[in-house]
Amino acid sequence: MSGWKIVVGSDDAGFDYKEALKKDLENSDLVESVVDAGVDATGHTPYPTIAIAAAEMIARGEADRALLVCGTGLGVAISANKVPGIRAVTAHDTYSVERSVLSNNAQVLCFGQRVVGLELARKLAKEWLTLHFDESSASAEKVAVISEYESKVDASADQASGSAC
Ligand SMILES: O=C(CO)[C@H](O)COP(=O)(O)O
Repeated sequence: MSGWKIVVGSDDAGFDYKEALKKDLENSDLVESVVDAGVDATGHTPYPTIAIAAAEMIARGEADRALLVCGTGLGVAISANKVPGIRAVTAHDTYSVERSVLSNNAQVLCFGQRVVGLELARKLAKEWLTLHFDESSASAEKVAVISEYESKVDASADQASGSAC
């Protein structure tokens, strides 16, 4: 299997961790490419802008996964989850990171720079790269319920915009 295509992103509160994690990803044999959605060292782009841009890359098939950092890891997860098809989680322990992939098929992992130690974040990100969702697992039909709901919402939005014309 070829390596992961990963997009990283943060706001200014998550910048230092994003840079450290990006280096680790770039040095990993499990990673094919890393794209940086920002911010840069002097950037003050708000976290939703960065998280949505990163999640949209996954939705368009340009990246497999995203690793996002803000102060808490919460805002980037909320924002990424607004992009249809994206399942983003904030997780700061090994079991939750594992289940985010194996139970939830989450493509986006979010950390809070003000919450978790850097070495733990680096270890969690390393473990995350080894995890793969099993489409034949019992979890798959539960994740499908989320996707079905999302499709229904999309369809009624399309219908509503059609009937408004
Ligand atoms: O943690 C954040 C959002 O969840 C962000 O880094 C800081 O947001 P703020 O507290 O609104 O400045």
